[in-house]
Amino acid sequence: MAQSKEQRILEFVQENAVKGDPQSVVEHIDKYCSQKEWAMNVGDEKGLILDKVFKETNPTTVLELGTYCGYSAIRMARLLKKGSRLLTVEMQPEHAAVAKPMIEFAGVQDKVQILEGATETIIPSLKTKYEVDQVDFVFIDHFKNFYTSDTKLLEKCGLLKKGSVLLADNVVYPGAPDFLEYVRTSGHYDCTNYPSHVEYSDKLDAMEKAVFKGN
Ligand SMILES: O=C(NCCCCCn1ccnc1)c1cc(-c2ccc(F)cc2)cc(O)c1O
Ligand SMILES: [Mg+2]
Repeated sequence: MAQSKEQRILEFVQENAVKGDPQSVVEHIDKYCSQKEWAMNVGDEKGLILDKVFKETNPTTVLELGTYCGYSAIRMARLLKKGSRLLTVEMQPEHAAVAKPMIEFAGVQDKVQILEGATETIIPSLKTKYEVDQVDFVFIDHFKNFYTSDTKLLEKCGLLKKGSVLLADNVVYPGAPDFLEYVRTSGHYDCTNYPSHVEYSDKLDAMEKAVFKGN
């Protein structure tokens, strides 16, 4: 079986980054994906926005929709306070198969749990199967046409509390227009737009923060 791009990224990290050092893993993924092969990690520019919003929130329970190679999970886990946890959902087995060793190499496996499957089936099981009460921070970075339905599902399942922060990647490119429309007009969120660029590119993109105002 020929090696995938995602497997090449993992190999580059394992051979060049410092084992157990999440910052080193993040830097080496960015180095490979900016110099060798583009890949859809949130990247260094939008990653700084993620860091800033994450630190402001200081979350205890974090949910990520869309793991890919584990870049943003590792980026967030490196900032997680003791006793906190991050659950990340990945639908594509070949991506989860790379993210798992990537997260282990970074040494954050005790804080991060990869849930394999579709968000629409996993979200309703978070309270019962994964002992989640509510989530403080949700990083949304999966199929762009699922952002809105999964946001509504999080509300319906009672997983959001007053002050829960949603941060969505790619609201300009590839784009999530219906998500922007929903969070900005529903009356349930206070929204902030963070203009940026597509990872490792000069194409315009943005992230949107939506703070839940409570039911
Ligand atoms: O499609 C993206 N992400 C979803 C991947 C599949 C998620 C699977 N999954 C996980 C859980 N449930 C479903 C994405 C794409 C681009 C991009 C940018 C420019 C370009 F020319 C082409 C593409 C940039 C991103 O930052 C992205 O995030
Ligand atoms: Mg993205």
